[in-house]
Amino acid sequence: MTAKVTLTQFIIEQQRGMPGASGSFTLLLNDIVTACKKISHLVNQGDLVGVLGNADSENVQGEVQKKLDIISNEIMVDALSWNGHLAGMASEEVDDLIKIPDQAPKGKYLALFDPLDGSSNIDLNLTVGTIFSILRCGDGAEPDMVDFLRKGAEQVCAGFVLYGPSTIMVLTTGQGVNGFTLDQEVGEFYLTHPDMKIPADCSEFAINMSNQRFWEAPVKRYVDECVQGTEGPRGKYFNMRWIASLVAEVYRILTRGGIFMYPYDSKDPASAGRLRLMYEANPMAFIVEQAGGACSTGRERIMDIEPEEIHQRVPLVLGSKHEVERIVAYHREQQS
Ligand SMILES: O=P(O)(O)OC[C@H]1O[C@](O)(COP(=O)(O)O)[C@@H](O)[C@@H]1O
Ligand SMILES: [Mg+2]
Ligand SMILES: [Mg+2]
Repeated sequence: MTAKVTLTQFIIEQQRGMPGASGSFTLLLNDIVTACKKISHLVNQGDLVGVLGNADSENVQGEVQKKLDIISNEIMVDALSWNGHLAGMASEEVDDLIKIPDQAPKGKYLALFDPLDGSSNIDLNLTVGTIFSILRCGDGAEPDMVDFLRKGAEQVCAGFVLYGPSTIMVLTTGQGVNGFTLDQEVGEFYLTHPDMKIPADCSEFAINMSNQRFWEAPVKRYVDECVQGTEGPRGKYFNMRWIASLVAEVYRILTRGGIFMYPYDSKDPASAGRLRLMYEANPMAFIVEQAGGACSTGRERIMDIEPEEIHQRVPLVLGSKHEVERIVAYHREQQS
């Protein structure tokens, strides 16, 4: 029987020998873990503590906020503001950059997060999650927007926590992807999914089919071919899934492969897509690529995008490498 490895032990081991490692990153991650344990408990308590349902407010994305969108955001901000590891934060639920209180010590990292992902599922008792991305920032200086608007390739860490039947954290610091399950009894995350890998090929796609009439031709072609199955040009059966929680879709793909698409569609021509580059696409791209998968807009690698706005949206195609490459090829063919 091998000893169970805790998340903290795992990170300390990974950081050992890292040049310039001061322990600040490990402690920052610990603060994120503490916040997610609190959110996990509240999600689990649900109606018992009155946290379900809509809040009567809208976020900068123009979406009606759920009570738990706001509460999760407050828990993250509170857990990350005082311990001196951050220089600043940005959240999907907050219009402007979030400053570290003047009286709090400042650190050398920036945290960007989607405090509650899959919000439309929260009242349905379906899996939701928290997504986070960590960037490095000059020591102690008050960061401004340019410090946050950095390519996904500059992330030093990305992760998400699933609040489902189990609470699971999936994490990368650029040395592969590992999954940890929360033992609710002792309140500790243990390594349960070491070195997660996405198979290059798959036969399962995920897309919101109700948007089909608004899709561009390359996406229509790809999905049509999957749906035609063994009778079509792909010559094999494809299954379909749509959970409406990005965290759950990515976890499924990390577990058994697959392709997830929230492509550009003309439903709202002014919007480049549904999902947010800084809080959703970039952290998921880092994780998926570290697990051997690929992540694109259909035309461009997500992690190469130069961000222009902190809340910008992008088309998102991620998962099994060969399927993402096929969709990118269909977009290229359409342009030629
Ligand atoms: O409502 P749709 O079109 O099915 O979209 C579902 C997508 O929207 C999201 O819920 C957006 O995230 P938020 O819940 O954080 O706003 C994703 O998790 C999910 O993939
Ligand atoms: Mg989200
Ligand atoms: Mg959200």
